[in-house]
Amino acid sequence: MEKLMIRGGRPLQGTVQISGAKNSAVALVPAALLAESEVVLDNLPHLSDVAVYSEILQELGAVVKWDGDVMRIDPSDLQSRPMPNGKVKLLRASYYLMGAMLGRFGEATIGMPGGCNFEPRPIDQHIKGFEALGATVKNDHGSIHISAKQLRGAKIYLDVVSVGATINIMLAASRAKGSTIIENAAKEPEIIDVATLLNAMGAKIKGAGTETIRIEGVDSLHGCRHSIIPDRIQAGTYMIAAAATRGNVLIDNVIPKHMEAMTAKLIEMGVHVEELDEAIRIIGRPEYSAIDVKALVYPGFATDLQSPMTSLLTQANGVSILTDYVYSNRFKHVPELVRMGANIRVEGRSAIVEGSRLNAAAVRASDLRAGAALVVAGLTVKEGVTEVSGVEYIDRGYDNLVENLQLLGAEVWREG
Ligand SMILES: CC(=O)N[C@H]1[C@@H](OP(=O)(O)OP(=O)(O)OC[C@H]2O[C@@H](n3ccc(=O)[nH]c3=O)[C@H](O)[C@@H]2O)O[C@H](CO)[C@@H](O)[C@@H]1O
Ligand SMILES: C=C(OP(=O)(O)O)C(=O)O
Repeated sequence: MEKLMIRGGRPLQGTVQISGAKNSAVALVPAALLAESEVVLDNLPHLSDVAVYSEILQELGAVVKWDGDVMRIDPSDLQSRPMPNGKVKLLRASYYLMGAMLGRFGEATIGMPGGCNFEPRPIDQHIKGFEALGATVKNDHGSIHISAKQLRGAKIYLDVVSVGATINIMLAASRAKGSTIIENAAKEPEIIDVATLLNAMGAKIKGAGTETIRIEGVDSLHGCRHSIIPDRIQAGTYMIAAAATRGNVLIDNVIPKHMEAMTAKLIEMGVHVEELDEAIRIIGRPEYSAIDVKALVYPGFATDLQSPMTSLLTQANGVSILTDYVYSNRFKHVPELVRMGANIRVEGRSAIVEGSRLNAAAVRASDLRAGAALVVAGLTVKEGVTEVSGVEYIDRGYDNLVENLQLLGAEVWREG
């Protein structure tokens, strides 16, 4: 199995370009299936999740051409086929095929999604939304069959603020008869990105990015061209890595507004942060203060940055507390960081981190952001080589990670 090898201890220096957002891309690609002509997506990241999606779309009869960071999807000859297993198990966001196929064909049969299962991740709010739109949902040995003679607009209150459920309901409701209102909707920038694409395809969606989204169903959707927003989680990870190595890095192609919670926390611990129009410069300092971080839904501090932030806080003086209010047990990186000499204990939904010096070790990423945490930790180690296995998880979310880190002066390579 492939490993990432890291000889740390060098401050990262230079400029890193942030690619398009994974969590937008994995929703925009299936959203394109609702169109009856070609959709062109620009600024698409090179990630294993996107590659798997492209294969799934072709199995369904769409014509997909992927050249550089542009993907052309022509779903004119798309067919409604069951997808009980196989590739849908490889990524979490395959659940968007439910909303997209339901909107396009009035039916979808699909296995439960895979991806990073750091804790049980239910989809009851997605199902509740489809049922509210008039669909019948049956679970047949782990495969979900959803069908509706006619989707009808409805008022849906989400019991839990869910990114996936908000987008899935938008996808299906775009083709329902009448109006849908989603209350207590998630407000992440990726939701606005999906609504922007759907509106360019002819949908009528208002309020994306607020807690109330209104969707007026339309009879058909057409092709268009759309550029994906920058990946705020990737950007945040490089901000953290730059600070952790006491480097000086320009993180380019970001929307600084999306980074506000991250920026505020870095400033609070003593990192020098400069916000530019579409870039952020991070200048590390020799000493950092311990801080408390609460991971929340957007615009709060992103849960996807909680694990790499844990690694950074091992470099601060004193005791920091990170509490994750989105996932109750997203701490699989902690035992691995402890193997590297970190002093961290988990109490309920909090990690309590005491500043300490990390050592090189062989560690395993059990999910995407746990992997990012281990890479950040490895970059801070002053002697020896840190070996990170579970690279397949890291490749789900970081476009060109090794090349980018090498350009910033890190000694990082793949082996095996
Ligand atoms: C592909 C994608 O965009 N993934 C992101 C998306 O995941 P995803 O969309 O799966 O996450 P959600 O926003 O749905 O989950 C938020 C919380 O709600 C709970 N929940 C969710 C749905 C549901 O039907 N029932 C329920 O109880 C989850 O267990 C979790 O505790 O948002 C998460 C939270 O920002 C991020 O960590 C993921 O990177
Ligand atoms: C949890 C994540 O992704 P997914 O929902 O695709 O598993 C993530 O990006 O950190």
